[in-house]
Amino acid sequence: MEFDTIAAISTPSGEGAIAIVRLSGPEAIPIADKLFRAPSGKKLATQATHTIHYGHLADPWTEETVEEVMVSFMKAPKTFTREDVIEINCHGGIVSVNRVLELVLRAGARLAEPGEFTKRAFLNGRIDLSQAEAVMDLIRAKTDRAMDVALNQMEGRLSKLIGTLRQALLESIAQMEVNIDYPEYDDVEEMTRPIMLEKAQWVRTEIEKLLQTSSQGKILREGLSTVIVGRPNVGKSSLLNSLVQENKAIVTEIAGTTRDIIEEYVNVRGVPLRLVDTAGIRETEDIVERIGVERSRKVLKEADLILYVLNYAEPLTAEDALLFEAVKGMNYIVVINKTDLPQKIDLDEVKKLAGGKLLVTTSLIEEEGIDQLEKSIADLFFEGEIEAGDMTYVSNARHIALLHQAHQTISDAIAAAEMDVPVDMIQIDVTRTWELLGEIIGDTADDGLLNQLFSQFCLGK
Ligand SMILES: Nc1nc2c(c(=O)[nH]1)N(C=O)[C@@H](CNc1ccc(C(=O)N[C@@H](CCC(=O)O)C(=O)O)cc1)CN2
Ligand SMILES: Nc1nc2c(ncn2[C@@H]2O[C@H](COP(=O)(O)OP(=O)(O)OP(=O)(O)O)[C@@H](O)[C@H]2O)c(=O)[nH]1
Ligand SMILES: [Mg+2]
Repeated sequence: MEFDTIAAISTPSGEGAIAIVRLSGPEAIPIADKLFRAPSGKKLATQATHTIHYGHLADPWTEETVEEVMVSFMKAPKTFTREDVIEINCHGGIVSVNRVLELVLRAGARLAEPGEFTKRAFLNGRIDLSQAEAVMDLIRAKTDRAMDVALNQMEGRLSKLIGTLRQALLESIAQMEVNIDYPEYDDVEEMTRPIMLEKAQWVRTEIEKLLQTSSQGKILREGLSTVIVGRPNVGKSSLLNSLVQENKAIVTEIAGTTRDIIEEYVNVRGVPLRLVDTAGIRETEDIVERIGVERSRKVLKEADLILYVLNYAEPLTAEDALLFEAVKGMNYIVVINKTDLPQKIDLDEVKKLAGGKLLVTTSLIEEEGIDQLEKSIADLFFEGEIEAGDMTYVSNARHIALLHQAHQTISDAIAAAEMDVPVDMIQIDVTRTWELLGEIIGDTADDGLLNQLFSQFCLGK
């Protein structure tokens, strides 16, 4: 496929040591040669591929020097996009990098759309769609584990597995094809069903195995959304600070200190948490605090896990009972804090209200009980140790939805095969399964989907 030549700034905006303007496409090298002046006078086009060259950029219309640069020169097809690629490394100032971009656009390049370089890598067949999606996950990864999952997917582990499943489906479609073409041979008919059934059942089992990794995969990718709630002054912000091991949230002895949502990413024994501290929930006349309390109630509903903090040194209140109602049916751990102070709370009452949920006692001031809490969180979601890094997880909501659909269609095919339904009817379901799995790797994806996916990328990626 032949495209036009695109350009974009590929480094973050702001001041930095070096910034990169990247070009890709058939005109990348001629455009660079229009602007680039090497001390030797040599043109880039005459250089060996995958080399980097020192020189200056000049405005070709005035011959005025614009920047001092290093230019990487990479000829197709061994490049990120499989097209000719030029990377101009300039000084990392906002003005300098924008001048360089402006110059290459005036010399004939088009400003790239978000994700367009990666899209070309996909359209030119270097990577498939799930690998391209992993590139974005990698950039967005906030924890080591999320990055491992993305890297694994970027290297094509999921793609390979999907490819194997589709191959098995193709073989079974071919077998049915023979059957449809030669209906007069009864022995073919006899062979087809068992062979087809065996392959379809294997595919279904593999899809099930993948789906079993999806809840963990999603957590690893996005972080477990963990919301700390409780009455004012019980120690919610202190708990966030202990878990992230930094004083991120303001802690004072004044009830109603936290007014807004505070979010931090933290790794708890391999479980990535998106930890959210909230305003203490109570009825209040203070307008700002009231908005905070409303926000607390809202994020509470979207949590994967709730850390419900109680004060060991105060009796339970009506507000506590209301909160127990609010978290009913959700995943929560009760944290009873301030055990260094004399007990006023009725622990039996708490146990009754918590109905079998985990109870952990802490004294955040004395740094006690945090280990136990971390262990409880890890146990709750990963039953102890989290799997080794080389496991294939499905973590992307789009992939998970497609796998669910594929599971349905392959189950339909199996049920039909077991019920003596004509072979060409079964074939429809098997073919549909093959298509659905193909959408994961972008083999059967339409333009609308591609545009939507790549537009979520960063500019210059
Ligand atoms: N300067 C720079 N750094 C970068 C990138 C880049 O585009 N430019 N990358 C951008 O994300 C990442 C590196 N990813 C890359 C992935 C594939 C190829 C590539 O050329 N692949 C070819 C040839 C491989 C080979 O030489 O064997 C291929 O797979 O065909 C290049 C970069 C991170 N660092
Ligand atoms: N004695 C004792 N005091 C604690 C403990 N944990 C927190 N505190 C104190 O309790 C007070 C309130 O702590 P915060 O973490 O601000 O409480 P909060 O729940 O975030 O309060 P709001 O933001 O107002 O809802 C502070 O003075 C903390 O130092 C503890 O384990 N023992
Ligand atoms: Mg607070």
